Amino acid sequence: MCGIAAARGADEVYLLLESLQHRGQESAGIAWVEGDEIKFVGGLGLVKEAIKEVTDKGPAIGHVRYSTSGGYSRIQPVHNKHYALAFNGNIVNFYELWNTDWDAEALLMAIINEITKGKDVVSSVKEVLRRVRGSYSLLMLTSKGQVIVARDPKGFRPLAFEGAYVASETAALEDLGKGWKEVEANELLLIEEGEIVRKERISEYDGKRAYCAFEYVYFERPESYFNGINVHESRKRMGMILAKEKPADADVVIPVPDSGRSAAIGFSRASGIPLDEALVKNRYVGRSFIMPPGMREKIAIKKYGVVKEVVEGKRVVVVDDSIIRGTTMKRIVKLLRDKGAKEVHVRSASPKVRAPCYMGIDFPDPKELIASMKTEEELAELWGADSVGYLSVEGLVKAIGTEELCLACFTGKYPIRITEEDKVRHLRAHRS
Ligand SMILES: O=P(O)(O)OC[C@H]1O[C@H](OP(=O)(O)OP(=O)(O)O)[C@H](O)[C@@H]1O
Ligand SMILES: NC(=O)CC[C@H](N)C(=O)O
Ligand code: SF4
Ligand SMILES: [Mg+2]
Repeated sequence: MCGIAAARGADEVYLLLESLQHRGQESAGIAWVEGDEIKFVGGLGLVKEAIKEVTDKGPAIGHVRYSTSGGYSRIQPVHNKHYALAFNGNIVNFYELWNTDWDAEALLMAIINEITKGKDVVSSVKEVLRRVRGSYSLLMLTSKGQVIVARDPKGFRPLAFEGAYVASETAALEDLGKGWKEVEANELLLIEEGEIVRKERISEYDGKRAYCAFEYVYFERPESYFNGINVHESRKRMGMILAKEKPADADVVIPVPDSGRSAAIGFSRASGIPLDEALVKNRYVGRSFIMPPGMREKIAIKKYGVVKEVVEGKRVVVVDDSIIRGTTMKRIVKLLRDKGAKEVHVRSASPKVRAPCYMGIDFPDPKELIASMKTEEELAELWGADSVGYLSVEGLVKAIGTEELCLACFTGKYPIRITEEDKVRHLRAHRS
């Protein structure tokens, strides 16, 4: 998914990146202006592992990465001496922009190519963004100290700002003691010397937006607002509607921490079944969904412990925000059974994830999506659960409270054109 941030100093970007860590754990980097050059620090791993030392020099932009293109070991901001770019999203036609296997590099190189033809930076950015199919919330820094902020015309990914401070999520700006306003879809801002000096539309398109529904379901921090809607409240509504659509006769509702908590509260409220915490997530493991393959399975084993007293002899409803590959839920049902749960009813507060995402989330291959292959009954059998139930797509839309959503991973209907070549290239670039 990735988190991006801009601030007047690299030290403040560091703080913003720590607040956005949940959006990307593979690598982190910061680029800033020193003299008349761009400087960079970054590495693999979490922010604290990747960036050992940072001063207050700026202006600066930064990035925490969860890759969808270009493999796992790349680091953003991608940069040269005079330009740096940090972006969240995925460009499906990156190969039409530049000869590379990484969409972030394709964007930067195509923009620099326009600049070398004699255009100014803002026009060059706009020119390239108009050719792009995909999603982006991006920041570009120049060695002259300008910061360009842009959010794609459909608004897939979040982005908020106050003055020269920009972050993927509103909660990160609040952590820094800032207020915020969301960057609008199709909006470009130019920041110079800490002030917004230009505000423009990027493309002619000003139609229906396609805000990523999965930002509400899983990605964002509960305190954040996405398109004016609070994430925690939307998840609670998902849980409430789920309780009506897929009720269960049970004694206790158990949340799957962390991101299943809000929906479990909603499920408990709407069903009248008491909520209790039985699953204890190891606070040092991080988010397993955004880890590279291989690590997810290892992590699943040590991710949760169970409070026996809460589940022994009980009929349990276990509520998670989403089930993607099923690694987490398989493990949880086993743990609950081992601790003596009498019945286990699995509920997902989002619909079945069946189709790959080409707009910035790593569900590349339908064969990895467990719901694309199995019915609820087959899943119950596979996991040893008594029942399995998912929220409907209509229920999700109602819970979020807007129709201007991308729902493609649930429905297979994409809000942008995706060609067969895009699909092949995406898969290849992702695994490179
Ligand atoms: O079906 P799977 O492929 O196992 O993926 C789904 C799980 O992964 C996510 O949790 P994660 O641990 O990433 O983060 P969280 O602590 O924010 O819930 C999500 O909330 C589900 O629990
Ligand atoms: N999840 C994202 O936003 C990824 C950004 C970009 N596609 C990359 O892989 O570097
Ligand atoms: S396909 Fe799913 S994850 Fe991707 S942008 Fe659309 S709603 Fe978000
Ligand atoms: Mg989870």
